[in-house]
Amino acid sequence: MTGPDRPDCLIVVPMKDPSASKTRLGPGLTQAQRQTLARLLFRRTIDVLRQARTLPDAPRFDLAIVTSSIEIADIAERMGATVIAEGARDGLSRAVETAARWAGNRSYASLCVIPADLAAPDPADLVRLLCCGRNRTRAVICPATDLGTNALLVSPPTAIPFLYGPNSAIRHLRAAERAGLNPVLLRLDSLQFDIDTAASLERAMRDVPELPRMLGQA
Ligand SMILES: Nc1nc2c(ncn2[C@@H]2O[C@H](COP(=O)(O)OP(=O)(O)OP(=O)(O)O)[C@@H](O)[C@H]2O)c(=O)[nH]1
Ligand SMILES: O=C(O)[C@H](O)COP(=O)(O)O
Repeated sequence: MTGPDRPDCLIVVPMKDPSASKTRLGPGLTQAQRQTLARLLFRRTIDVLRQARTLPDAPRFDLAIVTSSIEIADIAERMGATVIAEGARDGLSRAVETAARWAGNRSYASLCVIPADLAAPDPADLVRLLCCGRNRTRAVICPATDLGTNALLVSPPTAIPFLYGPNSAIRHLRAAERAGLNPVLLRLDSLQFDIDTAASLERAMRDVPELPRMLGQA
């Protein structure tokens, strides 16, 4: 993680404790199923990021998880990711700010934030995102279908405030424009769909074969 040959980019995955995750999926899933889903999506996100590392043209990157969860920290370390301890549990934007400061203090040139609830992220799309950040822009925002922010690449890591919430893709775009980063809004198919509502879960259950099986609903 340190030294002259260290990668320029840090990819960070923010992750809550499974017991507090996917609360909007309430009625459709039991608490146990919500926790299983959160763990499954988290583990698969790390797997897909590790697969992305092996693709031709993939820029080198380090991988970290920002969390306050002991369980998630343990899983992350077992899967070879660095853990960034989140401060108080005061939301996604504050957690990503903690990760951005951590990256800036270690002289990473860029930070790429990937949420742990994408339905079926494609490693090739992640490489497309990282390569897009090599061009003339210093901020790339991948919007969700509901205009949330499903991936965000920014250089330097602390160049903008993090403004997660409704329509956050537009808010991040405006913040990057104000910071003079020449931002790009990049729609990538596999980064458009996160699982946050019952409707998105229903779509994912149709489109992602292993989900029903893993949730014991096959
Ligand atoms: N470290 C950290 N990660 C967070 C926090 N809030 C959300 N996340 C993560 O950010 C990603 C997207 O968040 P959400 O879409 O709100 O996911 P969620 O919080 O599980 O879903 P809800 O409980 O329905 O809001 C997921 O990987 C979450 O685990 C937080 O306060 N701290
Ligand atoms: O995209 C965002 O700003 C955060 O992920 C919250 O949005 P979501 O709950 O729609 O994922």
